[in-house]
Amino acid sequence: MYGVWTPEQVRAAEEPVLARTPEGALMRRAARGVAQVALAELERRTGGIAGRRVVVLAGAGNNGGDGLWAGYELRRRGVAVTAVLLSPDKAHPAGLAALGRQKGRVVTAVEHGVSAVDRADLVLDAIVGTGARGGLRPGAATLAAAAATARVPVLAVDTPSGVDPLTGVAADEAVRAARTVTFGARKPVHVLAAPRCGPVTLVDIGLGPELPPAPITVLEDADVAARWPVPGPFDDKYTQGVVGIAAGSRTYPGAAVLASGAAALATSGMVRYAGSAADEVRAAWPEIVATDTVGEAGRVQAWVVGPGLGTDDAGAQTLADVLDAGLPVLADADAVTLLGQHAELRERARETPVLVTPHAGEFGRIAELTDDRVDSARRAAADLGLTVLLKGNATIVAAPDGRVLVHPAGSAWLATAGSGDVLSGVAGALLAAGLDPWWAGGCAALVHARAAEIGAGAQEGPGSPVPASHVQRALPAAIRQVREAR
Ligand SMILES: NC(=O)C1=CN([C@@H]2O[C@H](COP(=O)(O)OP(=O)(O)OC[C@H]3O[C@@H](n4cnc5c(N)ncnc54)[C@H](OP(=O)(O)O)[C@@H]3O)[C@@H](O)[C@H]2O)[C@@H](O)CC1
Ligand SMILES: Nc1ncnc2c1ncn2[C@@H]1O[C@H](COP(=O)(O)OP(=O)(O)O)[C@@H](O)[C@H]1O
Ligand SMILES: [K+]
Repeated sequence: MYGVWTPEQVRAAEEPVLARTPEGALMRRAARGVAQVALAELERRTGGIAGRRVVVLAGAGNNGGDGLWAGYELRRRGVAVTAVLLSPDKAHPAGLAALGRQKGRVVTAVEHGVSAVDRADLVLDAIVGTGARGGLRPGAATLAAAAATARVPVLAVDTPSGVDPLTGVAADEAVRAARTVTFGARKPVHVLAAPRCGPVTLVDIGLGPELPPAPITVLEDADVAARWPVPGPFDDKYTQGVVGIAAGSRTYPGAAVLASGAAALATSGMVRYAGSAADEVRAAWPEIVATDTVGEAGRVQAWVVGPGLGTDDAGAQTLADVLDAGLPVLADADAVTLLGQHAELRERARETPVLVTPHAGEFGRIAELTDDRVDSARRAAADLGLTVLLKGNATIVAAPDGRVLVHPAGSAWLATAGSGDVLSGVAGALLAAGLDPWWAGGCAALVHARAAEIGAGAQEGPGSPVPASHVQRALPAAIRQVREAR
C-alpha cells in the first residue's frame, strides 16, 4: 500500500526541509528527476537523445522553475530545448538563467510556442503545480491544446496542469499527460484523475520524515492477497462465513444471478439466496441454496441487500429485516435509495457494520456530493455512521473512523450495466469471511477492476468490451493474479 497526501500537507512538509537545505537544492533535485524521466521517454519513443526537441511550458511559479531547471539538465545532454514562458515577468529567475547558460531557446509569444510544440518530440508541462487555482488561462490552454492536436506526448511536472491537485477535477482544456513526475509524495490528483496523469514516477526529495500519517491509502495486490480468505485444512463450508444475498426481483432476476454468482466465485464456503429470483439463481448456480424470503434463508454471517430489489414496501421490509439481523450488511443500489428515503432505516443502519456502495447518483440520495469526492465520502461515512464506497473510475472507500482509500481503475470497461451487482457479491462475501467493511470494500474494488481488465483481454487480446457476466467469470483469474503477489 502507499499513501497520498494533500497539496497543503506536502507544502507544510516542504518547509522544514527547505529550511535545512541549501537554497534551490530541492528544486534541483526535483528537476533532475524530471530530466531523467524525460530522457528515458525520448530514448524509448525516438531511439535517441541528442538533437531531440523538447518544449518546456513554464508557468509563473515554482512548477515553472522545475521545468526550466529540467530544461537546463536536458540541454546538458544535447537535447534541443525551447522554453515557452507563460508569464515572462514572473519566470523563475535562477531556472531561466541556468537554461540561458546552456543556450536554451526561450520564446514568449504563444504562437511561437505553438509552432515549437508542433515540432516537438516531448512537451514538459510545467505550467502550474500544487499552487494551481482554477482552470488554465487562455495562453496555457492554447499550448496544451496544441500538444494534444499534434499528438506530442506530454510529461507533467508534479501534476497535469488544469486538473485540480486536490480533487482531480479537470477543466475541459486540461493537460492529458502521458506520464507524470511528482516530488516528495503522491497527491490526490494522481489517483483521482489517474487517466490524466499516466504512470506516475515519485522523486524522493526527503519529505518522508516530515509527512503526517497519510490521509488516503492506495491498496496494492500484496495488501489484498494478505487478506483474501482461503480455506484451511480444518475449514468446512460453514466456518468460512456464509453470505446471504437479498437481491433481484421478478423484473430484475439478473441482478440476483450476478451478485450471488460473484459471491460464489469470490470465496469458498457457502452462498444463500433469498428473494423472488430463486429459480433463476438455482438454474445458474446449482451450488447456491435459494429460498424466497430472508426469514427462510437460514444462518449467514453477512448480507448483501439491494441490487434489483425494488424500492417499494416489500424492498423496505427486506432491508429492515436484514439490518435487524445484527450482521455486517452490504447495501447497494435500491438499498441505498431506501436508506435515502427512510430515516428509520438509516438509524437501524448505525447499529450494525454497513458498507454502502452507491454510484454518484445514488450517493446524492444519502449525502451531498461535491467536486471533492474524497471529502464527500468521508463526511457521509462520519455523518451516517457507516462505511461508504463511492463508485466511479476512482473508487473511494471511507470508514466512519476517518480511514479513506482510493482505488484507481486501470480502465473504464467496468462502466457497463450489472458490473455493480458483481462488486456487491464480492464485497459481501468478504464481509461474511470477517473482513471489516473498509477492507472488504477496498479488496473487492481492486479484484473487481482486475477482473474487468482480464475480461476485456479475454477475447482477442486486450481492449474489447466486457459485459458484467464476463467480469463475473473473470473473478477466479483476477483472484489468482492478485494472490500471486503474496
Ligand atoms: N516548495 C518547494 O520547495 C518545491 C516545490 N516544487 C514545485 O513547486 C510547485 C509549487 O509551486 P508554487 O507554490 O509556486 O505554485 P505553482 O504550482 O507553480 O503555481 C503558482 C503559480 O502559477 C500561476 N497560476 C495559478 N493558477 C494558474 C492557472 N490556473 N493557470 C496558469 N497559471 C496559474 C500563479 O501565477 P499568478 O497567479 O501569480 O500569475 C502562480 O505564480 C510544485 O507543484 C512543484 O512543482 C518542487 O520544486 C519541489 C520543491
Ligand atoms: N468510468 C469508469 N471507469 C472505471 N470503473 C467504472 C466507471 N464507471 C463505473 N465504474 C465501475 O463500474 C461499477 C458500476 O456499478 P453500478 O453503477 O452500480 O452499475 P450497475 O447498477 O449497472 O451494476 C462500479 O464498480 C464502478 O466503480
Ligand atoms: K504541471
